[in-house]
Amino acid sequence: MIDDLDLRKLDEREASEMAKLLHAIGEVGFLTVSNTGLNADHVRNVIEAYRDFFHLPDVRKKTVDMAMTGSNRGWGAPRSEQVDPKANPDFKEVFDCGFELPAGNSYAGKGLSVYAPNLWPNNPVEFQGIIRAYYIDACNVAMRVLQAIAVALGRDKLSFDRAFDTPMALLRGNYYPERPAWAGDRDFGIGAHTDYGCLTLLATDGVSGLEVRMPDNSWQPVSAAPGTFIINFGEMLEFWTAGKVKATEHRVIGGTQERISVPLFFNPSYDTNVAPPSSGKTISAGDHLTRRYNETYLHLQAT
Ligand SMILES: O=C(O)CCC(=O)C(=O)O
Ligand SMILES: [Fe+2]
Repeated sequence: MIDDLDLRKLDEREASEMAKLLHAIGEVGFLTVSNTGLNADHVRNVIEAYRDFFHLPDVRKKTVDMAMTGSNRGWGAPRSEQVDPKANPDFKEVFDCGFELPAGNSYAGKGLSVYAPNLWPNNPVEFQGIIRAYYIDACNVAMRVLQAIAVALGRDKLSFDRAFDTPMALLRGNYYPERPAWAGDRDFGIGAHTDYGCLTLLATDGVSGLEVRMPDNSWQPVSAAPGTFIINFGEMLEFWTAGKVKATEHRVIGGTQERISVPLFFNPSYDTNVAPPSSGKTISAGDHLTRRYNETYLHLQAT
């Protein structure tokens, strides 16, 4: 079962809601959340901005094609990413944007691809403003959820906050066209994978398609209308909590209706050590994320 949580109750640390949170993070690794303060109309507006962009002709999208760059900012064409090495590259398209390093930030000028500058299309004209505003709103919601998780795990409320002062957070629009007629067993909207970072906050247009690997190995559909969010956890948070938070596999096969989803991948600052506490080990968040990007985006793969 995928638990449904109320963020306002989590903010207030209501005991029964915190118990549900602890169950969701440790058993299934997926939950849905409502009452975030981000309302349905706001999220619909964001999704429609992505839809307008994805419906542009390819020649226009190519002006911001990430394949021209050494990073993942801008448009990713169909079959430009392969999240599951056993499957074919995904048939989805994406648009990725990330954290904008303030001038004078200690990571500035180091050429780290996880902090690469964003690539914005000239059209639709409102696109950049809508997406940048949502990036900030979504990061704030993600941080509130992580604070509740810190408390649920018996850590200091702000123990994660310090690691997110220069977040490698990535906001993505996923566009799944209707599943192509040529698609076979090894073709997916997005193949089975676990996310790489800490927490993923996912908005969708309400069309179903996401499936989650349950503890009994079955695939369970999960959906959320705009205004409700799906949350799951990535590899870094699983390391960092010594497995108390599960990074759960998920996929989208794709169906007869086009679908848009908007994940915020909330990743900590580059130099964060996400190894299990007191393990004596070091796992650099920046190294892990860079390696996972290089493995999955075809234009970043070593030739
Ligand atoms: O489209 C979805 O529902 C999931 C997308 C996803 O898993 C991802 O972008 O990592
Ligand atoms: Fe994912």
